[in-house]
Amino acid sequence: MAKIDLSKYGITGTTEVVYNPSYELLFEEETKPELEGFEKGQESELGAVNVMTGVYTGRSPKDKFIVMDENSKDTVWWTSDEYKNDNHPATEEAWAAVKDIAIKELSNKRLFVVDAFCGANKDTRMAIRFIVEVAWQAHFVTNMFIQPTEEELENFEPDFVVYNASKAKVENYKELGLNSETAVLFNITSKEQVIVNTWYGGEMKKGMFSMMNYFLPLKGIASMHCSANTDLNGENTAIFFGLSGTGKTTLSTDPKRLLIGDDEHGWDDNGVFNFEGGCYAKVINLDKESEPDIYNAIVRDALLENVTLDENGKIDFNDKSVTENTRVSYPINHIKNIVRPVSSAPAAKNVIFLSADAFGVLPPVSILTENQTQYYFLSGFTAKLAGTERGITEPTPTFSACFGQAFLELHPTKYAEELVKKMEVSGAKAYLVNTGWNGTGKRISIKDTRGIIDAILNGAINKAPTKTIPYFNFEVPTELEGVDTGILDPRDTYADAAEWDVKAKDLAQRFIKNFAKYEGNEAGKALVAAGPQL
Ligand SMILES: Nc1ncnc2c1ncn2[C@@H]1O[C@H](COP(=O)(O)OP(=O)(O)O)[C@@H](O)[C@H]1O
Ligand SMILES: C=C(OP(=O)(O)O)C(=O)O
Ligand SMILES: [Mn+2]
Repeated sequence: MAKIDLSKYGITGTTEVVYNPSYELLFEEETKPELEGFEKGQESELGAVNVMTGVYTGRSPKDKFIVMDENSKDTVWWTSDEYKNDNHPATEEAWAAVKDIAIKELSNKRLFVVDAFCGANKDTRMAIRFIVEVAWQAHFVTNMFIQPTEEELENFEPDFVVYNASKAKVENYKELGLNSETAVLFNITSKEQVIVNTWYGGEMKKGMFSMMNYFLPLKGIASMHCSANTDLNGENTAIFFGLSGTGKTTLSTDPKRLLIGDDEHGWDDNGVFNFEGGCYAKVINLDKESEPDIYNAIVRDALLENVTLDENGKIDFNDKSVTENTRVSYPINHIKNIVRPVSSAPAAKNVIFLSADAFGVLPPVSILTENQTQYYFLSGFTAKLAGTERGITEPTPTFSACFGQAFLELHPTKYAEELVKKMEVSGAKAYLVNTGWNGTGKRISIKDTRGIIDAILNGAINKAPTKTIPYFNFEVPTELEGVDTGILDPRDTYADAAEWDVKAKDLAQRFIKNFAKYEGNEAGKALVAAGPQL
């Protein structure tokens, strides 16, 4: 096992480095009786340990900063008044100060160091070193990232280092130009991330996704906030884009197909590949009958977050008292049907945009033209669901470019360009699937959505009779096997179709207004006709 010298990172006085701990050791460490507060894990009836992540139970995009320096200033897609996003610039002074806080926090301690990969493709993966002081944080990254073999560990040279100082605070954040005592800070030049004052594991997971989103498109590889699966022969690949809570994890976990990954993928000339080694599923209201594969993945080595357990470890998945964003992370091999040994498959034939429409306007499925594909990808309309981001407590309509704006480090059109290039080569078709609400006031059922996905993947949708939905000019099927015919035209789900009309016009207007930011060039202007028309 490699000997880890942390003094080169400025971390001194380390009493012990627990290096790439085994699952047995992680279990022992995170359930030690002397642990207190949010460090303490509790074994649940299903064998998985549950932890509480403290004040932060979701990501904190307002605290995300990137160091603006010579190297990053002209490449990163910075937030601006014209187009606000989550790439807030930090000075090199702020970086030095926050890194110093992290280094002090991590010095003179017994630490966990986890070396792992992000990216299943050996040519483009990032070797990442996570330095943490909390055992379950080491467990989280062990679950979520790709675990190196013994041999790979021998010669492991990190490309990127993550310092997690969740117990520290940035007291002088105002003078450093930061947002709060919490900081999630990236330095693209030195290839480091520092996390201060949030315990939420998603910052490490989505943090490294953001970095892949920076480096890969610059190499001509599509980098995508999507889940992916393929058929049992590993041939008919599908990708499912969607913002948090729209169904990427739920719908890609399909017993009839092989899972590639549930959240972050690249698409290069060889096909689609996972960035991660595990899945991070929402478990609020998790039901064994409707989502058996996710339920069955919750065994020893899986890690539950913010779930309510009684003193005997009995789980109440319906309890939202801590957060709606209750989660479980598990290594991908907890799902039976996965692509092995490497999470990759040939180029996608079907591209599905998942949008959870809280207005009840979008049809449950629309067949998109090529220009509609680009228009709706850049628009990224959906609702943010409660819990994944701080401050979001109810479904909130949003336009999140490329269905993952919070993680884009380059301009959205770069991701659209790379996706379109790959889709053209493979002849892929795109569909917009509403996993949100309709005129009944209820969310479209998982059963109906699964029926729709089946019809897309087996090609039945292309043989179905269709009609066109006004304002949006969406082509929608009028009947599909396994799907309630009464929901396919959203107007039929309203007691009075005129109600849909009012809402549809309002939503169309929002699309038009949002898209104005892309109309500064010819390519953007050319897409306007593919968007809603009033
Ligand atoms: N029609 C539907 N399609 C997909 N998910 C649905 C649907 N209706 C309700 N849900 C719920 O929405 C949530 C989707 O979450 P998840 O699959 O984890 O999304 P993501 O991976 O995109 O963040 C799950 O809790 C699921 O049970
Ligand atoms: C973990 C997250 O993503 P998702 O809900 O897409 O799995 C997140 O956004 O913090
Ligand atoms: Mn997910």
